[in-house]
Amino acid sequence: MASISTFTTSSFFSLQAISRPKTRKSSPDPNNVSPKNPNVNRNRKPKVQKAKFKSPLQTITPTAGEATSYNRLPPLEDFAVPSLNSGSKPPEEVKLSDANVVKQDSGSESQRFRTEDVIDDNLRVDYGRFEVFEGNPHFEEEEEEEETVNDKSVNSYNSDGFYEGEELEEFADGENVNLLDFEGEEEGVKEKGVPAVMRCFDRAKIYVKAGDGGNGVVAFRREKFVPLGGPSGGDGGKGGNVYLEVDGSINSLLPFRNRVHYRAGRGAHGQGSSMDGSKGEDIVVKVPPGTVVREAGNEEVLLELLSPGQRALVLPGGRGGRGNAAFKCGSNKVPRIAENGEEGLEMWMELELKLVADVGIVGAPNAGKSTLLSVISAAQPAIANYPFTTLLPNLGVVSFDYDSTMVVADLPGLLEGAHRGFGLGHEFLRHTERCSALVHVVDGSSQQPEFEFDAVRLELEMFSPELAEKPYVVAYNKMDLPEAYENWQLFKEKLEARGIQTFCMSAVKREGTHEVICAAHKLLQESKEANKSFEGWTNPVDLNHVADMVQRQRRAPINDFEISFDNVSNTWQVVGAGLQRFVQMTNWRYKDSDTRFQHVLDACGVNKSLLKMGVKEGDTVIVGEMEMVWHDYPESSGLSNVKRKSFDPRWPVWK
Ligand SMILES: Nc1nc2c(ncn2[C@@H]2O[C@H](COP(=O)(O)OP(=O)(O)OP(=O)(O)O)[C@@H](O)[C@H]2O)c(=O)[nH]1
Ligand SMILES: [Mg+2]
Repeated sequence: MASISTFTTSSFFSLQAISRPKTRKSSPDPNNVSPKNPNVNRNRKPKVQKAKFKSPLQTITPTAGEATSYNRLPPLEDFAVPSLNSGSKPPEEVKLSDANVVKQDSGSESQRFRTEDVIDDNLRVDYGRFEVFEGNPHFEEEEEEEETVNDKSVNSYNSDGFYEGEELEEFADGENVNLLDFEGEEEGVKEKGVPAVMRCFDRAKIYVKAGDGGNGVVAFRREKFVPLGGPSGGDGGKGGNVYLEVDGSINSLLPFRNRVHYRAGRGAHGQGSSMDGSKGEDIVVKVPPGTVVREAGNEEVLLELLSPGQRALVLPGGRGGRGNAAFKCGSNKVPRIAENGEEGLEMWMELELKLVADVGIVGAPNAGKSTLLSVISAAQPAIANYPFTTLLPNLGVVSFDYDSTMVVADLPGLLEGAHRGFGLGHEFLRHTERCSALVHVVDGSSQQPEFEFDAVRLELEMFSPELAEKPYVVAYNKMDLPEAYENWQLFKEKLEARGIQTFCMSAVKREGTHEVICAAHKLLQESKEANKSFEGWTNPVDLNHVADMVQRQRRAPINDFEISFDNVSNTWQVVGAGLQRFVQMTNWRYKDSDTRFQHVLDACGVNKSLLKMGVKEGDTVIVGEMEMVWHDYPESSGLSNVKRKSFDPRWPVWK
């Protein structure tokens, strides 16, 4: 076997990248001025975190959208009108202008959307246009635009503990709005989108990153009358955690349109005099109740956050690196070694909001769904005589005898093809998945009410068979109009022949609505009774299981690795989560780090395995992100077989 030599060709990985491989990219502009905002100097000196004196929790409270409305209880006398279902008196025709329906709230979200509708007059008259509009079907993965910063600068939080406006500057222009486009189910069917103004902000993609651990430090105690004071380098602080918390005052994912990146603070570095760094600031991302969380590109659901106050630890912060005081031992009383802090994990997450309503009102556009909601609850949804008045789901609370309530959701109208993305329905059908019962509102004055009902049923079945299995009642609406009144008997007979419970009503005159809603309430009670037996068996949900899983992966044993060989470039690749973490935490500034690294490679069996597989003098060995050269030495020489490559004066190869 031969002797050590230092490899002097260019390496694949620069050592800077090795020590912090995910540092921010520098702008191509020499002055590093942001192209979006010329006043923003991308190389500005970052602020040093003052985490020591701040609360450990950094709370983000995004401004809530107004997509849905929660309301007071309606007066009981609303239901005191004589029932249409019991009486047989033919109704008088009413003018729509006389109708006592709730006008839309001028300041509501719906109103704002309507105002924007008016700009495009065609939308109002021809809803077929929705099918023509084509959204960008491919979600453009945002390349994270990052700036070159040094280790300390990862924290960009101001003294109040809030993140400074960098992200907002980048995303406020709306170009990077991170809403997901839905996918067509069948091959060959083009994915359809709806104009951005009409989208319900019930899907978002966010980036979260736990804080990096602070670095440990090498220091020695120097004090008068204390000769040989010994090592006194403190450990780095732990990085901040990332939490998701349910906030009952938020009702949409709209806030994530303005801010996409959420980073916890990094731990402070250790200092001399055995002073450990402080912990990085945690970050709490607030989400509305009913949020489902997935890892981007993965169908598996990580979390379901349902009730206000629930908090889930998603990414734990990185461990702080140890200072040299921690390495003191009998054989080495003057250790010149300290670790880098462990990098905080990062993740792109997909958030999806599913309303938590008991009953969902579904039906074709313009059937009178919103009118029904406005009558049975104190909700004030937009109502107008054209399709797609409702662009976002509305919630209302219906009270029964002041001791039992149920939440009812009015959803945008469903068109034929909604399950493939036509119209607006597909965007919202998922909201009905959590409902226990459905109310189908059918426009009795339409030409073929039965076909209209069948078309909506078909859409539900195509979207999800489970949805179609939910119990439902049919509410035949607009009985005050003569054409609806005439068709009612026929419609009723046909549906009852199919075993479907059918009611008639005039939502605008508030007649028959009480019966409909009582029937829906009965279905809800029955479904609750049926589910009661299962509830007892469900274990309390562990909301920290994502963090536990992440920690388990991270704490993989160091001797758990795989070796592969590329015979074109004579390169051996040693891959293992434990080894990778070890390489990342090794601080190559210190000579003892090199020795320890070589020792660990020996101890965990990497060298032995390489020899067994036939490694030869001069072969390249890549461990984690570190590139080295193999040298043959006799085992008795005490010399290490692998030598690091380095061309960076800050990270010398120790001889
Ligand atoms: N005559 C009559 N008109 C009604 C009745 N119910 C609703 N309407 C009218 O039908 C039109 C549509 O009502 P909406 O409640 O907005 O219908 P929708 O199903 O919510 O419609 P989208 O939100 O567009 O899907 C409005 O002009 C209502 O005044 C009714 O019982 N009788
Ligand atoms: Mg509506």
